[in-house]
Amino acid sequence: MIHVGVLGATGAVGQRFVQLLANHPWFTLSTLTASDRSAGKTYGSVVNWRLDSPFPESVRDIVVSPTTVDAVKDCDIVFSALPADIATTLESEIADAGVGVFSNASSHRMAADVPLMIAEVNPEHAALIDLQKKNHNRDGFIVTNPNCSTIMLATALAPLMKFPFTTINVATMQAISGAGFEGVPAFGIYDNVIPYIGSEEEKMSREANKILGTFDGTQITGAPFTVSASCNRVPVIDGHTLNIWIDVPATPDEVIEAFRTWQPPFSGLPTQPEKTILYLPDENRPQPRLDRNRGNGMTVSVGRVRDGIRFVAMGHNTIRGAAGASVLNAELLHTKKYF
Ligand SMILES: NC(=O)C1=CN([C@@H]2O[C@H](COP(=O)(O)OP(=O)(O)OC[C@H]3O[C@@H](n4cnc5c(N)ncnc54)[C@H](OP(=O)(O)O)[C@@H]3O)[C@@H](O)[C@H]2O)C=CC1
Ligand SMILES: N[C@@H](CC(=O)OP(=O)(O)O)C(=O)O
Repeated sequence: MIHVGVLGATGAVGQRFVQLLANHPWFTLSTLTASDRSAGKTYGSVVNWRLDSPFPESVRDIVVSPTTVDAVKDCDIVFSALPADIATTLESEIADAGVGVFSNASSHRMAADVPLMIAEVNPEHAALIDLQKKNHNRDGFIVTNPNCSTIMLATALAPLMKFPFTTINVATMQAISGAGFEGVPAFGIYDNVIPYIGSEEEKMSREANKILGTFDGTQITGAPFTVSASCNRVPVIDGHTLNIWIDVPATPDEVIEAFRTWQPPFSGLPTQPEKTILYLPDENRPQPRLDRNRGNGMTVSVGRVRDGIRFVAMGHNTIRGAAGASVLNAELLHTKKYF
């Protein structure tokens, strides 16, 4: 039995983790942590369940632990949905204590010995764990998820890496759940678009370079392209939509064919969708409300491929862009015997 914990289990990403792990075939959800406001009380009594799926009864009576190393030392792995300022020190201490950490926080993403992984796109980066263990003299490890918009971008670019290109322009329309439950007040977003998301544009650029970079077994050389991003918050609950412009020497039909034929290097993991990338031919798709739950929220839908090349990519930000991607990373690393 593999015992897993969720750090920050009451938040937008934490609740997604609980939803995905409550009946997981391999992992047993045994520890839930949150802030001191919630610790010591049952999960059912403190969580304000906001997902559109029934509350999983199996977790109702779990007593929420404080977010400390001690609380998770008996877990085999933990999934972190902590604010980055808390995650920085704590995730390192947990890894030092011998526990594997699968983190959604941005704190360690760009560290040279930390995998920044999208399971289907750059699974080979997992080998950085061996280097990390040696560098830090630790038995545990940290594996990170990219930023939620970056996951959609890098996944959609994976099939196009066979074409030479140097510049990507992208404009995002990001859901309000991306800012966490308390992140965007209704008065700020209703009937509105907010053309700024702090640090998001910088993250999209540097993280995409790392994910799609070349890995020689010990270090990653960033991919040779620049990303110019423009990020916007829109009144959508879940699902980040990206308009992407990429100057590739290919026709729209060749790009569509690349999307249609691209295959991840493995299949059959519990959280893996049948299709990581789904090309939608209708001229008005993908749309967040209609397409975000494809592949149980794990599929990145692409469409509107036009001359330029211009296209649209969209995925569920708290599943494909956060908790689901992290659980899939853990499933893959379990098959590779990292824990
Ligand atoms: N939302 C998204 O789409 C994505 C989010 N992320 C990242 O995931 C992480 C979580 O984000 P999100 O779920 O949106 O955030 P939320 O604000 O919704 O949730 C934060 C969680 O952390 C807990 N927490 C807050 N302060 C502390 C503290 N001082 N000590 C311990 N626990 C604390 C909260 O517990 P309590 O309820 O008790 O306050 C809650 O469980 C962030 O690092 C974010 O950047 C990454 C990709 C996508
Ligand atoms: N900033 C993203 C979500 C997020 O938390 O990203 P990061 O983990 O990179 O801070 C959004 O608002 O949609």
